[in-house]
Amino acid sequence: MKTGIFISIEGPDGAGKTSVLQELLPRLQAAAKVTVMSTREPGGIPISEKIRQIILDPGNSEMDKRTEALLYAAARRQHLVQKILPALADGQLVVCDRFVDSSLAYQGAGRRIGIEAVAEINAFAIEDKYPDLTLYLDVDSDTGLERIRKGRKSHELDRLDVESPEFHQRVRHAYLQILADNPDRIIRVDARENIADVVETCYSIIKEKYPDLFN
Ligand SMILES: Nc1ncnc2c1ncn2[C@@H]1O[C@H](COP(=O)(O)OP(=O)(O)OP(=O)(O)O)[C@@H](O)[C@H]1O
Ligand SMILES: Cc1cn([C@H]2C[C@H](O)[C@@H](COP(=O)(O)O)O2)c(=O)[nH]c1=O
Repeated sequence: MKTGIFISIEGPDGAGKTSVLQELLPRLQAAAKVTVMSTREPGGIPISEKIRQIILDPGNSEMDKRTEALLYAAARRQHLVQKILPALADGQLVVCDRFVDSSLAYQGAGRRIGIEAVAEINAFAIEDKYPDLTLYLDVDSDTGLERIRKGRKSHELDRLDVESPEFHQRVRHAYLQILADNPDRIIRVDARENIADVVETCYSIIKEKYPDLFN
């Protein structure tokens, strides 16, 4: 059976994950010998996109934090079995905007459920299918939130964007802890650089780690 490569892109809100992926994807598609596809969490497939709408709706202010954690894990489970695993079985390179580390950082630390407890419910969802490589776009939460506020109109802010600065600081610190705990899987990229440089760095890391993928 073919085995593809699974890469996740992580980081606090406003780190630039979506912008970077938009430029990185065509470069990877042009240079790689295999099919390259991108997807995102929460979402990526219709069922999980519906769950995304429920989670991020600013009107759902009464949502319990454990309900939130379970909904992210449920969306992830369906996305994994319906889209990511079949693509990997087909030998593709899958690049995912956020995956399980987001739950560890946001629900584990941001919501203060605890990283271990959130890892446990996600173990049920992902059955140990961690990414092969995670690019962690690191930016301090003030810079990230400032970018979000400049780039989006207030009615476009979701339920997580409008959390307190302290919530976003806990998220960033948790990411740094997860990075320190997983040095073989996660690589830090300085996301304060301009977008073109961040894209270049991400591209070089992937090329260096998987030279056989490229022509
Ligand atoms: N390196 C950068 N320098 C300056 N501005 C940036 C950079 N990267 C992204 N931006 C801007 O910051 C805003 C948020 O970017 P983007 O949506 O890509 O971040 P994100 O990490 O995907 O955020 P979120 O997780 O909240 O969706 C956009 O307006 C984008 O143009
Ligand atoms: C996967 C995942 C995401 N989140 C948060 C992080 C963001 O604030 C939103 C997703 O929006 P984006 O535009 O795709 O960045 O959801 C989370 O809290 N837990 C998760 O597992």
